[in-house]
Amino acid sequence: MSDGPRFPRTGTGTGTGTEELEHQKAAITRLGHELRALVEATVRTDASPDTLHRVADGVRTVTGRLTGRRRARGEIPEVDEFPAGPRFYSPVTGAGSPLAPPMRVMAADDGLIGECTLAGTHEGPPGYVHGGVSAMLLDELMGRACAAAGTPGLTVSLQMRYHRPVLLETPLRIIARVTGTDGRKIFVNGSITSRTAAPDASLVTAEGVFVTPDPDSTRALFPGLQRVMARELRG
Ligand SMILES: CCCCCCCCCCCCCC(=O)SCCNC(=O)CCNC(=O)[C@H](O)C(C)(C)COP(=O)(O)OP(=O)(O)OC[C@H]1O[C@@H](n2cnc3c(N)ncnc32)[C@H](O)[C@@H]1OP(=O)(O)O
Repeated sequence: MSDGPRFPRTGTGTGTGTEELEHQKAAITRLGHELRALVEATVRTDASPDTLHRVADGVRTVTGRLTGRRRARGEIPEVDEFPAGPRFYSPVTGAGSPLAPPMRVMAADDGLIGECTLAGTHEGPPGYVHGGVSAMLLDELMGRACAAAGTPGLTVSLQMRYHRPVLLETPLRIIARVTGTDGRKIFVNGSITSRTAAPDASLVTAEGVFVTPDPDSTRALFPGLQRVMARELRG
């Protein structure tokens, strides 16, 4: 097993009231949903230049309404359950991220399963998922599988194999499984399959090595984590 630092499997205590946090999560989720619809409409539309200019003006106005304090780099939002639980602005799973599909994550007997359907926002070759996006889905789920197993780590190596193109607008299943550890190294396998067509045939597979930073590196890399731990302890 890893000899690195241990973190809580889920976040619980917070500095903000539970009800207030739930309101915040619901609002973040709603805005994320609308933004994803906007991004998808943007990459699919053939609207006229006039319309695109008017929309750009409207979006600029809306952006100006996102006022208030801006989180500092590395600051972990109170709504997050870092590192094992939901992260609201993750580009893969974040309900609040306009970039995220977002992938839903479920526990499986021996790892994690993710489900999502990708569309124009994540297109690479016409009609198919961008290879970098497939890698991003796998990297995230494989990283989360490490954390879910109680050994959080950062990717040091991710070897991808693209067996078949991944269709857009097709429900996908992503699987990540920790296969072993060696000191601070965690070995993880992952795959992407279609949930409808030939669900047994892997379209993409990945082998990853993750490393739990030692306690000094962890403190240096993630100063925001200290505040989360303090928040947890305050309950
Ligand atoms: C605290 C954890 C945070 C958790 C975040 C959860 C987020 C979840 C979301 C997931 C988000 C998605 C995920 C993301 O996006 S993670 C973001 C992308 N990844 C990174 O930015 C990581 C960058 N790398 C580093 O910062 C350092 O390498 C770290 C700090 C990780 C280790 O530096 P450190 O100086 O401490 O370690 P070491 O150099 O002594 O090496 C230690 C061992 O590892 C072996 N090794 C090294 N490299 C490789 C390699 N390429 N193949 C095979 N093995 C390799 C090495 O030989 C040694 O083994 P041994 O000789 O002892 O046998």
